[in-house]
Amino acid sequence: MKDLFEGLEDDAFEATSDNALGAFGDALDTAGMLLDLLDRWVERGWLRALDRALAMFLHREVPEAPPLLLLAAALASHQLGRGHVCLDLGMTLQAPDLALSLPPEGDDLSDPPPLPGQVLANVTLTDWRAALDQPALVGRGSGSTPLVTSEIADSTRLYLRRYWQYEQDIRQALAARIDDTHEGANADTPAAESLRRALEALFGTPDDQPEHLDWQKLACALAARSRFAVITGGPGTGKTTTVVKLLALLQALQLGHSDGRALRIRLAAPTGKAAARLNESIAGQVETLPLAALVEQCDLAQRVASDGEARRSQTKTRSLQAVNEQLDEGFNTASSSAVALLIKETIPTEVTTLHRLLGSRPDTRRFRHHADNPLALDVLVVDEASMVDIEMMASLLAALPPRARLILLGDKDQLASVEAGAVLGDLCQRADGGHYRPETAVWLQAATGDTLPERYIDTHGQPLDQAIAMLRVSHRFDAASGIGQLAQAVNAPLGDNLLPKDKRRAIQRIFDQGYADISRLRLKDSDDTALDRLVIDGNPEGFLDEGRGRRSRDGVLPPPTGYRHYLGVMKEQRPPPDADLEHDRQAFDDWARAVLEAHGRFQVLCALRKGPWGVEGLNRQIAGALKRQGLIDAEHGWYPGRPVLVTRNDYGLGLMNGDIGITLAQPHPEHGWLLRVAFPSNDGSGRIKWVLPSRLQAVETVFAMTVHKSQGSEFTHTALVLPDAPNPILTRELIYTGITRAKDWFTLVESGRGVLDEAVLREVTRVSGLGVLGDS
Ligand SMILES: Nc1ncnc2c1ncn2[C@@H]1O[C@H](COP(=O)(O)OP(=O)(O)OP(=O)(O)O)[C@@H](O)[C@H]1O
Repeated sequence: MKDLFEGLEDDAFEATSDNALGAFGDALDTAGMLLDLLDRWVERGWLRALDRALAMFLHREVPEAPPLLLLAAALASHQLGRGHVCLDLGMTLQAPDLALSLPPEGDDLSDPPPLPGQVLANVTLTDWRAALDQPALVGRGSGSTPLVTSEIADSTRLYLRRYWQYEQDIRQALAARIDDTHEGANADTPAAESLRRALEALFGTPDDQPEHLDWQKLACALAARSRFAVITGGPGTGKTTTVVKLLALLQALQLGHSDGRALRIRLAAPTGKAAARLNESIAGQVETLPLAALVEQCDLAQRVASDGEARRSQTKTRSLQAVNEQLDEGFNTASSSAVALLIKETIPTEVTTLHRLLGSRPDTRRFRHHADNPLALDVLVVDEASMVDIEMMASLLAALPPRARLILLGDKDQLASVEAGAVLGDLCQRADGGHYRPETAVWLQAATGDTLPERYIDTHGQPLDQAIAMLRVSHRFDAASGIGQLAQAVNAPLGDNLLPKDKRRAIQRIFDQGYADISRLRLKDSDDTALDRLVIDGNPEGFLDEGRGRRSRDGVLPPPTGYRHYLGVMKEQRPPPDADLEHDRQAFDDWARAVLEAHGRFQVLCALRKGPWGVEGLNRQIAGALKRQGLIDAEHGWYPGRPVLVTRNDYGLGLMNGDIGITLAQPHPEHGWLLRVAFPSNDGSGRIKWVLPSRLQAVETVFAMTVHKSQGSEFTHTALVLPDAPNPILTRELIYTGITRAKDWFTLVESGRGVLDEAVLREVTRVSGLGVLGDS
């Protein structure tokens, strides 16, 4: 039987029940009654039509398949839409109602159909396992059944085959990369001695900082040792700084080899916005690399000069060849600075999206690059890897040449992708504890001169643990930063050492301490105008002393703002009325850049889409408040100052899901004014793309955006608005992600009591088999 999910989307809505009775007193009696119940769930928005269509499809294929199997299949399919790659039957029996999308926002609860808890009340795990014993539909491994089960200690996981296959492919691809390192047999692993000298050049000698373990240096060493590495850490822990040094290190070691063709390095991120951010920071970091010291420590000038000719002939790609040609002089005279320049030039500062890297094609999930047409690269760095879903990760690994290195960067505690799978989170489940094997610790000592404390060493460490490095010190948020303290307190996992009441108190204490960069706004009711004041002016009075004692990354801490700021820039910096885009392009681009930059200074985030506290309600409320102030004229759909978010990749226009643009009015000889939307080009060039509103197929107003959509972005001042009642969507990860979008200022807006308290205690558990990867 083929991969059935492919065609289901199309006929999901046409699938009808073959039993029209509608009486589902005991929904598990017959397939017809079960399908009727699924219909009711779909009507309520508790289940997707697609999930119900899968159950129908299986029923048609094998009419005798028991209703319990059909129910399991529909629920497994439903989990995919909620980010889980499979259905854990044991967990579902413990809390059956969590398997549906409850509570639906804005649903009226009159005449509710039975919930999974009622339907499954008398079902045991043994019953459910027995119902899945249908070899035509459910397999236990490779084969062609549409469903696959995987047995774990005390439960069973049910997968749709395609997702089971993704997980298998990822496990195998990563294990193959990790195994070499684990056995110490990887030909790519540099000798500890050469590594040590290079690391000293990049980080200084160990004696420089005897009191601190330099996790960034350890991360470089671990990543240099393996063809697969993860560098995880919270905001500002130096992931970018570390990876830039790592790339210089790898390039230097490569150039020191006798066949030292320069490495072909590529940088990528899941969204255009994330790519643009990395673009911005990486270029600056490359400039600060201590390359002269690196070249000297590795004796590179000598070695590169001795076989410059051979190296040039082996250089494959055009751009590298151009670099080498430019450096003819350098090779011949063995100039250190020429070799340093070579290293610098071969670290790319251009970051692409994963879709572009893999070559996405319209109307198909398949990419241009795959196992038979692999990517032409030696090292791939993927930033914001927490946003990479299981399907994308499987595609990426398939397209990666076997000898290429893959380095994932990201914050393991952030929300996972909206799509199924939480690959980075799964891989990093044990990152806090280190779990480095004694032989890894010995190697690290030789390569870095640093001694790992006992608590990070584990004789039972898994191969995967050896490839993961966690950065533990934030260089952006120190002890004086409320944002850093709050993020840490929210992120702290519950356990024996942290009870729920202690966690709640710790968070309260942080607000009570009066940090200069965080504020809390408690709204009395939905008519409270404090929210309007916040979104217009940024609520400066809510903060102490405008950031006393703190400085931003750029040196000067700007005051917190609201949306008045960018709308003011839009009016004040507009080119004169007689300017036109064709002749004064530069002036218009400068204006758009200034408006976009000012817009990035403030952003309202929220958790939900619907309801007064969701994106839709808040967008309406904020637009209303700005209109009352005369800041916008929102009579029509499009108006100057309307900020929009792209919600679907548009390759024709070169716009990516997550890109933000601002609508601006340009003088026009015939119409007087013409609206165009200005988008940053996201390629590091600083160019502006001007797009007619009519050409934008999938955009929405973005005075408020969901925390999910904000991933990979940062805003100088971020306001997180919580709804007035608890909701399962609100989790520790969501609140943490919302807080860490703030660069300098953070405001928490609460419209109801106790919502934050409940949210920070709810942790996402995404079920998958990747966490034990490489366990031998
Ligand atoms: N070892 C260090 N010592 C001092 N400053 C550092 C160190 N490492 C990084 N920084 C500084 O801290 C800031 C954050 O670093 P970086 O951007 O590399 O972190 P990141 O983890 O990539 O951040 P993000 O959360 O944006 O992904 C930068 O200004 C950087 O220069």
